[in-house]
Amino acid sequence: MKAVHFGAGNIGRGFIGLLLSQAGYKVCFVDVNEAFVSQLQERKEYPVTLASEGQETVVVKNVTALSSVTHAEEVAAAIAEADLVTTAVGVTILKHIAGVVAEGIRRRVAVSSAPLHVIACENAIGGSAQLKELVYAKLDGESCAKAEASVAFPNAAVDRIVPLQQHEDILKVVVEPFYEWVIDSSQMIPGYVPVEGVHYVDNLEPYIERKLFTVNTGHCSAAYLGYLRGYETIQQAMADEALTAQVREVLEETGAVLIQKHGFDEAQHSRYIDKILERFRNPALTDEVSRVGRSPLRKLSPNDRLVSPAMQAYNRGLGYTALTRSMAGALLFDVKDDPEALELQAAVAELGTEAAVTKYTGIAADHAVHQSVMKEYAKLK
Ligand SMILES: NC(=O)c1ccc[n+]([C@@H]2O[C@H](COP(=O)([O-])OP(=O)(O)OC[C@H]3O[C@@H](n4cnc5c(N)ncnc54)[C@H](O)[C@@H]3O)[C@@H](O)[C@H]2O)c1
Ligand SMILES: O=P(O)(O)OC[C@@H](O)[C@@H](O)[C@H](O)[C@H](O)CO
Repeated sequence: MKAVHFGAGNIGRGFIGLLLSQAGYKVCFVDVNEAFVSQLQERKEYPVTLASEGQETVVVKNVTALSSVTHAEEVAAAIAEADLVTTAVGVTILKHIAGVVAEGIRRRVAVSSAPLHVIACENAIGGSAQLKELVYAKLDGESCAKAEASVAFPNAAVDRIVPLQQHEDILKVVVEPFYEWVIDSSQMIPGYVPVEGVHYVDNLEPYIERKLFTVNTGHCSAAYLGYLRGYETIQQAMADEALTAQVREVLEETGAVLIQKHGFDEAQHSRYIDKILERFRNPALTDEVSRVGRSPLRKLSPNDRLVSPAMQAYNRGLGYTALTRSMAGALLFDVKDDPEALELQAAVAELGTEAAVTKYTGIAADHAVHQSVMKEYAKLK
């Protein structure tokens, strides 16, 4: 079985590539990073170390790589022959890979009706659906019609904390032991071969919302509040009890929405929150606040981890103050080498905070959630 995976970065190597290789796939990574590509081509393997007491290392074998810059032709040919295409490039990068994915699908459906699944493993609601739209916009009508019958884009949720890596071996990746990959089986082509370790569900919404609005909402809250207190890592931030209490408050707000909306058991959800806070604290990881808070405009966008649960809480008559404190924290995330943080700071300076909040969150200035963001911003500033 052959898989083409876009993004040989942290989650690509440390999670998706690892699981697919263990499930018997020959994995071809596609990346813009020439160093990753040449090392993977040459060595055809790389090590993944678990950030746990035993520090167990697994060598991921049977892999290779292509450059999305210089090997576009070969990437399209590989997609035409693959059983699975996955991505972990960042949701805002999907538009840059859509062209080559479309070309691969065009070539494939012209000669074959063998099933292909294309799965975006990004932190976003409906990531694969977004990729499908981008790909279809680049496909001719006849190929689209054929693709409808043999190519599926099931949405997915992926969870494993993989921090920035700094090792002598650039392919080495240290990951937390926990992982969860959930795929919407209702969007898959019947008769698919399950990948070992993947959880297939017929309704993804509760899973993706629970993951994004707990792990990622809590994580970015720790990052933004931690940044304001001068912490460099999530582990440092989580050692601050007052800060951890604020992160827990946020997760109680998102938890109330999730419990009401999806009928989760309250006690079980509370244990889920505890486990996540424990994962953030993992002393065997060093996870930088700058990574976890990265791309604040994406994180402040209407369907993402802060605004969506805050608006859902508002609409259900539930609390959202702690969520708006995290949103205010995002507005103050002034990390110089993060292009989105720079854009946000420039917008705040040029338009004023009130208009910048509306511009990026989509929330009108007279809305109660917007007013709460402004109130929390004044307190944090
Ligand atoms: N790291 C985590 O803990 C984690 C966990 C779950 C989900 N995710 C999600 O996975 C995705 C990737 O995150 P990451 O932490 O691995 O980031 P990363 O920066 O380590 O990896 C992204 C990779 O994509 C590559 N890339 C960029 N543009 C490309 C292009 N046009 N074609 C091919 N490759 C390209 C980059 O060179 C990089 O190697 C994000 O959506 C993130 O939200 C991350
Ligand atoms: O990748 P982002 O920027 O969407 O979010 C940063 C972290 O919260 C994220 O990468 C987590 O480590 C991951 O989602 C855990 O599963």
